[in-house]
Amino acid sequence: MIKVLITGANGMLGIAISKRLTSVELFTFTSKELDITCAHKVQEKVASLRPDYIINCAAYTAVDLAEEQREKAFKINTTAVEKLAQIAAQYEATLIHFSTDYVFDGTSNIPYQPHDITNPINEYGASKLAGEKAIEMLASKYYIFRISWLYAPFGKNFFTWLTTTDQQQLNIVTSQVGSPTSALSVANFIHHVIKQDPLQYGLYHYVDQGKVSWYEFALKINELAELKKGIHAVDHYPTAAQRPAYSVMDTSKTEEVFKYLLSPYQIELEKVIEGL
Ligand SMILES: NC(=O)C1=CN([C@@H]2O[C@H](COP(=O)(O)OP(=O)(O)OC[C@H]3O[C@@H](n4cnc5c(N)ncnc54)[C@H](OP(=O)(O)O)[C@@H]3O)[C@@H](O)[C@H]2O)C=CC1
Ligand SMILES: Cc1cn([C@H]2C[C@H](O)[C@@H](COP(=O)(O)OP(=O)(O)O[C@H]3O[C@@H](C)C(=O)[C@@H](O)[C@H]3O)O2)c(=O)[nH]c1=O
Repeated sequence: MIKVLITGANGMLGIAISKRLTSVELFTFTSKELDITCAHKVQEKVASLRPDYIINCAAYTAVDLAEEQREKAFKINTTAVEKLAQIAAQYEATLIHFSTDYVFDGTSNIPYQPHDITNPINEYGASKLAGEKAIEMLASKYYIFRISWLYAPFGKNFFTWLTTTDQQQLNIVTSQVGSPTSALSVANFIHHVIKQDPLQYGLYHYVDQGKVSWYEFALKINELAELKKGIHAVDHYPTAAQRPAYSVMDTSKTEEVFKYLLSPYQIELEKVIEGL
């Protein structure tokens, strides 16, 4: 049976993937059980369990806080990932890692390709980009999937915030456009990757299909979840970190290589709401 080790198993994506993977021997570790910044602990686990795949769901994801906690963000998203890549290579495990649309500066107006020039405009994006580069340099068998605007019915994300806040009137930005992506959709895809691994290692984009502003996404959630909130469009919402104005990513390489049809974001959102 295929052996899979998951780090950051208590995060939004960690939970979704751990639940979805079936017919594999699964070893899941929360941040408390395995801190990825402790390289010797990671090495010990990998040496004893000898996983075929290491799925790294551990990350520093607080975009605004990263502006003041730069060092911490880089320690988790870059330095620890660098070690993980070395350990994966040493024990011949395939490393599956996730990156972000925030590696782009958002000045494009057509979907970004995986090979397009990156230029992060916040510290979180910079730390994730440096993590990508470390993997590309050090790992031999790896998949990096850039995903975006991740949400799930659990965890801290835009969807759970909107569906649980007591505020009835919300001002939401129109000035950022991207592709909201369900963590459950990513988990289904990762299951597919592991079951039918094409062995074509590299950098890919995985997002649910479609492009919306946060405002349009909020309207859609409001409608489908029947929240009956007042959602108001604003040009600007003050935040510590700058965010790309446009971060839609092209997924055709992923669909081709993995022979996988990606679905529209509205369909994935409906599934999440039905499951509530
Ligand atoms: N959320 C999003 O919108 C997007 C996320 N991504 C990427 O997807 C991946 C998963 O993100 P997501 O699930 O949303 O993130 P979460 O913040 O929900 O989960 C991250 C997990 O990592 C854990 N963690 C943090 N530091 C360490 C550490 N040193 N050792 C081990 N575990 C640690 C956290 O534990 P604890 O809570 O205890 O700190 C948490 O459980 C990340 O690589 C992220 O960059 C990409 C695009 C969009
Ligand atoms: C709370 C709030 C936020 N906003 C804006 C702020 C921001 O521009 C936008 C989204 O805010 P959030 O903080 O939810 O999302 P953010 O943390 O920017 O989400 C990002 O997380 C990281 C981890 C990623 O990798 C990205 O792909 C992306 O998903 O919504 C409003 O317009 N109105 C509001 O009331």
